[in-house]
Amino acid sequence: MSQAMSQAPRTEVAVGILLRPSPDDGREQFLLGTRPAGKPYAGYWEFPGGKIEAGETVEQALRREFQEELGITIGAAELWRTTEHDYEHAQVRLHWCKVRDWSGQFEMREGQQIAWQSLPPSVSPILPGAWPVLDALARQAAENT
Ligand SMILES: Nc1nc2c([nH]c(=O)n2[C@H]2C[C@H](O)[C@@H](COP(=O)(O)OP(=O)(O)OP(=O)(O)O)O2)c(=O)[nH]1
Repeated sequence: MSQAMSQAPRTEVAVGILLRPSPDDGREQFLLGTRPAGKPYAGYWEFPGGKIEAGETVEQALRREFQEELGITIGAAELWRTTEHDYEHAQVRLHWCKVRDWSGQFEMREGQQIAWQSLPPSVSPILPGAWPVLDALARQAAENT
């Protein structure tokens, strides 16, 4: 069977768009981090998140991933949209949530770098599966101005 016809289930992923007002001009900023060494696309910038484990909701997975990767405890996570992306290593379905409340201090527990970004992002390269949502954020920002 060709790969395109295979019925392998998609990997479900919870991704967080952590939002804060910029300390400089109040414009909305979002957090990106680098993918740790040893993973596919190591060093690429991505939104924090990871695979949803059996029995978890998107919000539970996100809360666990933020704790594991960044040491912060998130408040409400609002599901914003869902996208799909096909990589050589996996076919993923990404559940994107906006998060505006959290507590705790950032600790880069996987040795990753983090950066608060505004549009267009200044870091690169960015994981291909994150591009559609950056476009969507840019469209939304344009509508709100
Ligand atoms: N976290 C995150 N993952 C993304 C983004 N865009 C995108 O295509 N992905 C993909 C890359 C991976 O195939 C998948 C996330 O899986 P992962 O391997 O990083 O997750 P994980 O931390 O649970 O990994 P693992 O160590 O348990 O295997 O989603 C994004 O912006 N953020």
